[in-house]
Amino acid sequence: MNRAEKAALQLRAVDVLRMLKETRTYDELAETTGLPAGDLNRYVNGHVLPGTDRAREVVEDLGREALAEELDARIRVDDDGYVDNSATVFDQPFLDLAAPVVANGFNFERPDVVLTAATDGITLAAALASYYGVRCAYAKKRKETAVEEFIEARQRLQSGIELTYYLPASAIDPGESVLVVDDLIRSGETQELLLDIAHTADADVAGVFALIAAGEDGIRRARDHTDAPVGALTTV
Ligand SMILES: O=P(O)(O)OC[C@H]1O[C@H](OP(=O)(O)OP(=O)(O)O)[C@H](O)[C@@H]1O
Ligand SMILES: Nc1ncnc2[nH]cnc12
Repeated sequence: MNRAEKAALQLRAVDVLRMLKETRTYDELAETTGLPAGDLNRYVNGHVLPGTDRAREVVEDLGREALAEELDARIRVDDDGYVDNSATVFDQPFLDLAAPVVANGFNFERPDVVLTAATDGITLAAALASYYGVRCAYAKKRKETAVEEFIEARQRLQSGIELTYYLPASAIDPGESVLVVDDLIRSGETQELLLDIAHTADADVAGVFALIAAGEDGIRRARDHTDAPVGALTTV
């Protein structure tokens, strides 16, 4: 790890600790993290940065668990198992905080493009793209005007309805690496279409990530279609 990467990791750890501190006293934060309350106070106030090992623990392990808890508190599941996650996908600062935890906690290689499907995946994809400093692209269910060339992926859903997603062909170059993300994965049909698009673009897949898995089917289906890491922050 070079100096800049080390500093970035340390600052990310401070961000995670500040997020946790919002709803905790220092004693409670000490209990959650296993770190001394005095050290935590200095980190949160920005007087001292946590060392690399502590920072990694906070970002990768603790951060992931804390974010999953925060996510669970924000989502509502109705009687039919459908998820209302507006409180998450409308909260860009929360997603910005989630991005480094996701990037470090799921072993994704840094991609060239973060790809999602309109609409609800867009804010998460933007947060991750911004974290990596790479492009964000989203496929849509209709062709955008004035774009001449598209990559398209079509599938007949279990319901019998045909679903097509279109991505401007210029969004991904051959040989680039693509991280497929979405707010939610259930059947995995959407992710499969996005993986098809990456395949048609001759791109490599860096991974598949969803904030929420509604059941295990979608994750399994994505794993059947790529050897790259596949994961979700929480399962309902
Ligand atoms: O794993 P699947 O069964 O494919 O379901 C997951 C997809 O469903 C939702 O999008 P939706 O199609 O409702 O479009 P929206 O984002 O515009 O609401 C969600 O944002 C995912 O993209
Ligand atoms: N909000 C949602 N909850 C569960 N499954 C879904 N599939 C598509 N949207 C969904």
